[in-house]
Amino acid sequence: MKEKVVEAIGLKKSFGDLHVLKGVDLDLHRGETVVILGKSGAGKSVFIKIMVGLLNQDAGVMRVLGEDVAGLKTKALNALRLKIGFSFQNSALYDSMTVRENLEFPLVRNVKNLTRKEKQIKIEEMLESVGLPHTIDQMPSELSGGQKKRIGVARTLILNPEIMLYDEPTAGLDPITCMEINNLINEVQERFHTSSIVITHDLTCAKVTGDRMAVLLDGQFRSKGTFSEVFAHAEDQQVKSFYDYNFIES
Ligand SMILES: Nc1ncnc2c1ncn2[C@@H]1O[C@H](COP(=O)(O)OP(=O)(O)OP(=O)(O)O)[C@@H](O)[C@H]1O
Repeated sequence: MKEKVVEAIGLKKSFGDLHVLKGVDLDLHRGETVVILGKSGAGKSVFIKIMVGLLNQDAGVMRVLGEDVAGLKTKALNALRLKIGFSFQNSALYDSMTVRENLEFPLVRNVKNLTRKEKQIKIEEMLESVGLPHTIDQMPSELSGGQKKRIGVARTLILNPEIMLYDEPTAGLDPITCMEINNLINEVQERFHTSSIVITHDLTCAKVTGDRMAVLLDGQFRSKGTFSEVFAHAEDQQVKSFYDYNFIES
């Protein structure tokens, strides 16, 4: 059995009377991609926030790379966060910086003693790996939505994260660009041996990138398994309606 890089056990989180997570379990094994599906407000972000120590759970355990996140002091938590790359929905590039400067920024902040040349090589290597070496001196405003996403991924990868979190990676993109981003997620996995969690409403993205799915409904991971295990014979109406909506069946 492969090492668990994320292990959530009996995780509960409420905000007042709103019981968002009602005791959820989820494992992410080294090298795999788990897709978290669930309607808006289901608690996907809450789960991720607990994972990176931005929220504390009310009960249960969240272990990431062997560390009990809730028990970590600030320094250890910051060190753990550096091993987790977060690819945001809006790619979160700095508009006033060139692509090169955007990629340099995390290096300057987090990696000591890199020479100018070493930084340059890393930046070029990352741009190469997302297929956009020619954009190095461009501004984000000159890039397409898909290109911005790729640069966002490159900027995240530059710190060699062990775990990648992709939040709605294909939201707002046309179908062809969606497919390019899905392929990129898979390429990153192969090339950098990362383990990934993808949050999406897009079942094509889920099917193409995910080794396993976890469907969060009513505070529980209601259905877990491969894409076909979850959707081929879904009896749960809510799980089924996810599939029907995405693939226009009824
Ligand atoms: N800090 C907070 N204080 C109070 N309520 C919160 C807080 N964070 C999240 N919630 C509530 O918890 C619920 C789950 O929110 P969450 O952001 O995890 O949903 P989500 O599944 O990520 O949705 P979406 O797909 O729209 O991003 C929502 O009802 C939200 O209002």
